[in-house]
Amino acid sequence: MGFSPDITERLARARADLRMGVPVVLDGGAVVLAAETLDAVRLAHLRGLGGDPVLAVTSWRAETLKARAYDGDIARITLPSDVSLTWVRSVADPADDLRAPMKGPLQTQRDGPADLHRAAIALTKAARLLPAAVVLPIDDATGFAANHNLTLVPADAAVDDGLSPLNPIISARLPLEVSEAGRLHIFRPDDGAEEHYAVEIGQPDRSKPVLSRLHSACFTGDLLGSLKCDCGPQLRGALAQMGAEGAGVLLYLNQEGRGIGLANKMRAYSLQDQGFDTVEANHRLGFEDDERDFRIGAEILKRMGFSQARLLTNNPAKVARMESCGVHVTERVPLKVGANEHNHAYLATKAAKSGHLL
Ligand SMILES: Nc1nc2c(ncn2[C@@H]2O[C@H](COP(=O)(O)OP(=O)(O)OP(=O)(O)O)[C@@H](O)[C@H]2O)c(=O)[nH]1
Ligand SMILES: [Zn+2]
Repeated sequence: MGFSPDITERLARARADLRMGVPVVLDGGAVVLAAETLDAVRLAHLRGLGGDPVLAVTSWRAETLKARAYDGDIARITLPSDVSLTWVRSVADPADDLRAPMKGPLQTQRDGPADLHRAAIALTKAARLLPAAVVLPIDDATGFAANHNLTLVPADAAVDDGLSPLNPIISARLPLEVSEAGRLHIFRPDDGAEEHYAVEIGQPDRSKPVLSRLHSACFTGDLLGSLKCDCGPQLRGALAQMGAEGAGVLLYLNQEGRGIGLANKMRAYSLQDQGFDTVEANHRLGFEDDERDFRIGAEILKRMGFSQARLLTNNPAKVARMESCGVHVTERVPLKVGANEHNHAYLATKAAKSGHLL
């Protein structure tokens, strides 16, 4: 191999390519373009290649579009022969669903395997783009990638659900308002994805359950003081409790928007302005209601030497995921701060649909 990128590194390249609008090639025999970043020049080129391209979307998006999802979790929508960029965008992006509801009837494919399409959607999600991809089957994937200087990735690696190893990079003293004995640790995954942080307060005893919080990044709540959610007060409340007890670990996981990225979260907010709740908005975009990977939090805690936690959360799913990843949660410590008139419906929806405890 020498200097050549391995599969994990090629996948990281593929995500970056899709974000820029550059196609990628799946070695099972398909060229993939993210619907969100597709441009007119590449769409024209794709049409010139002939063949039978489809727009792959998730079954959530298909449901909103009233398109049949024959492949279970995804649907393969046939591209019209005169397909335009506007058509691709409007099928992939729910922004104008209410203003321009008549997209259909949409034809979906039911014959043949959908593995490559599933891999294409996984790549767009991992790239934090809208989960929709134009997929064109091709015969000679290796030759096609070489001719066009495109990144070639194995389709099965794109859907592989393994957790990338997280490497501790550096930690340094960080005196905080809540405690002068603060320390910030940086963890970097092998797969080129986002780094995650651990804020250690005091010197927690590794042989006892540590007061901890798995906090998912929320730029709007944590930094801007948004009233649409309760993240900012939860972040500060958790740190304050750790400061008061003199010990704790807050994991700051860069899984913005429950794992869909900030741009998609803002798309969800725009849909919420149209009357959809937080769960419905995710679904209309084509996402699950929660796309986070809590194994990351468990892994970091274990790497830091902890096997038991007192977890600050109102979300029983977090407790269950920690347990299944080998961190014993001896106590769930409620974190009820930050309710206001703007986030009342948001918190009620999380309780009614996502199992949060009020
Ligand atoms: N997709 C989406 N994400 C949101 C929305 N509002 C907040 N978020 C994100 O939701 C996440 C909130 O994470 P947490 O507070 O750690 O988790 P939680 O599931 O609410 O559980 P708790 O531990 O009880 O707070 C953050 O990543 C926010 O960016 C929304 O309306 N849509
Ligand atoms: Zn928030």
